[in-house]
Amino acid sequence: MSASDDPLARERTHLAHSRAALRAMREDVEALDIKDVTANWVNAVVLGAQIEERIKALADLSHTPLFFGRLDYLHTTQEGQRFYIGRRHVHDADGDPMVIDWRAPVSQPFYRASRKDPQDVGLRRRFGYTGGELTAYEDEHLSDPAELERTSKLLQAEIERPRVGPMRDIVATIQPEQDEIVRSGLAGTVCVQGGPGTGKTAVGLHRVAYLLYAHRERLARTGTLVIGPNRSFLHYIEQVLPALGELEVRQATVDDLVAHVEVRGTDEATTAVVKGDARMAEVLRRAVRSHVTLPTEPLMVVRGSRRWRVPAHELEGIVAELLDRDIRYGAARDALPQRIAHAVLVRMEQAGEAPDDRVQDAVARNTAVKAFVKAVWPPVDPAKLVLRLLSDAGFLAEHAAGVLTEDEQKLLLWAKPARSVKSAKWSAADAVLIDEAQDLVERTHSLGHVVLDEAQDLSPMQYRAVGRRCTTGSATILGDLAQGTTPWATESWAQALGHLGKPDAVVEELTAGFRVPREVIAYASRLLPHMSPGLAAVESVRENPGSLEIRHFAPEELDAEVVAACVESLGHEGSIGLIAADARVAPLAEALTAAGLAYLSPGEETTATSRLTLVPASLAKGLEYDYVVLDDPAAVVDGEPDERTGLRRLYVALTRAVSGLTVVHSSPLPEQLT
Ligand SMILES: Nc1ncnc2c1ncn2[C@@H]1O[C@H](COP(=O)(O)OP(=O)(O)OP(=O)(O)O)[C@@H](O)[C@H]1O
Repeated sequence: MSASDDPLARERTHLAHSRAALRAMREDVEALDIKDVTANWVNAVVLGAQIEERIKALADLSHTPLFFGRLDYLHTTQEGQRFYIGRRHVHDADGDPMVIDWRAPVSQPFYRASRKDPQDVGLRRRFGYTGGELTAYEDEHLSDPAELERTSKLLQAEIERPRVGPMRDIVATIQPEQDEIVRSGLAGTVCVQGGPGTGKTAVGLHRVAYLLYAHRERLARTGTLVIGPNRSFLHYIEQVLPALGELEVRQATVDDLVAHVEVRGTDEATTAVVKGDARMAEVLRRAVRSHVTLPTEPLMVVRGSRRWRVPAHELEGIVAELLDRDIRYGAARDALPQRIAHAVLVRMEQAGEAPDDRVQDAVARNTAVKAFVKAVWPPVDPAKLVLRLLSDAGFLAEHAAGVLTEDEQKLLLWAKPARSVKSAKWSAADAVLIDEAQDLVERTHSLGHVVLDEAQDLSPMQYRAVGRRCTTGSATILGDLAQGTTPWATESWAQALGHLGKPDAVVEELTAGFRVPREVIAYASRLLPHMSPGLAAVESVRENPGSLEIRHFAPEELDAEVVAACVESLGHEGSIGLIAADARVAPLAEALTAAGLAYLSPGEETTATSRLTLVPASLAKGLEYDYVVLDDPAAVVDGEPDERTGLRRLYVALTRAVSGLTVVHSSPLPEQLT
């Protein structure tokens, strides 16, 4: 067969031409001479940096396919008929497209078209790669009634591919129900409920990439943010967006967002629950506003030889009106001098003067006016305010009356009042309170789009902190109610969305599981009725049934047998996670070291030579490993303050495996599992 008859050879030729075109695009940028167009060195530096970015973005990553699919439409449109779909747009010297960005509208049917709704697609072709080499293709003729529906082998192979290294993008295999979420509009907030491994994180990250493509300029101005539960999780996902060509998305934990003070303390669960309760917002609002005192004395402003008197009742009216208005404490404080100056100006006019704006500004800056504002509407330092609430029982009682019970107030008060903001042992929940107070004083900057992952674990006050970072933008909220492991974990998405200030968000559900094999998810799902009744179990789409083994040993044998299970798992391809109750991590670390087994911590990148990670159960959320060895489930449950949280923690640990799970225990298994 000659190259021209062999479809694979033809596709390889197109790949080679596309690579050459991409190289030419890069060379064009590299050859740009900016000397003549930049008037000064600042511009030159800025432009130079932009060019560097562009060159980086045009790099041809040899191990990632330049395109992974092809669509042949039945009809030719202005844009053409045949499209190769890839991670980025590539065009030839004439500007004609060689590869179309997966986010472009013409690419959408690659993900959505079906036999039922072919969307004018005659042929959908998927490509298989080995390294950067195009090695296979698979066709679907969606409009041909004679062709039988088959599950795609390439898709299946991609889903079953062993995991090594950080999280990967899924552009080649986004599923229709996932694509609906990925491509939903910028204006709306979407909340995704989905069991373990249903692709929530993947979908959230691809949605950001999509939105950045569809609304590039707007989001470049307003900014985007991805919020994850902890550093190791953020490390795990940090390369997905850059792989999709998006380098500008900030990633943070909620703690990072509210880092107004250094957090060195922790709270008892009961205290943290009160601090995280939405009623705290009302307590803080009252406390902030309590700084305003209604004036009882007239104000005298001297200008030149004249004195102007504003009577107390008029001043009171001005202050009361500002208090009534829905503006921030600080903004009202900034407005107050001008309001008073206006009252003075009215008097000047009544006396026959003709003062202009400059006079009004001068009056607003008058020493007497300044002194008045300072006395009536003093500046509020958010951290000092929270410090006082947590230290001063009288002050707290004054503002919490009718909002918090006396017992709740007692829980809030520090046993030893702190002396200063610096020396106080702030907890994570305190920092959130300070953030709320900060927002009462000065409006928090709102971003264009925020993705919140593992959202089920946030307290109402944390939801508020996230919500104020997207008041004028939208959000993607991702989570699984069954994986809520904080004492304040949300019971329903309606509640969470209310606290976020996005009550109208659409709640979508994902039920197809891409991570956990059937047998393993069935085992883990035994816990569901005991900890999250009403939630449906995930349906695994993996063909590989996976392996599940439960091994029981005497307590003195446990550590050695866990190590043995790790060694056995290392015999397979891919990553290995040894998950254990936090309290068991130290002894297991010792056992691994004694056995000469090197291991990583969560978030450290697994490589072909370093594939074993020792994971405390508290950090397992959101992560995945090809093979998981789970140490003593009962210890995982016992590590939590109550049984429900313990079972949920165990559920998270049981659902991290992609190919196999080995449970090694000496204590009896929790009865809900048996
Ligand atoms: N359409 C898809 N094609 C291929 N792989 C997919 C697809 N969707 C999800 N995956 C893979 O399934 C795994 C689980 O996805 P992800 O971590 O996004 O799930 P999750 O719902 O966030 O899980 P958890 O609830 O445990 O945090 C990942 O390896 C992801 O790449």
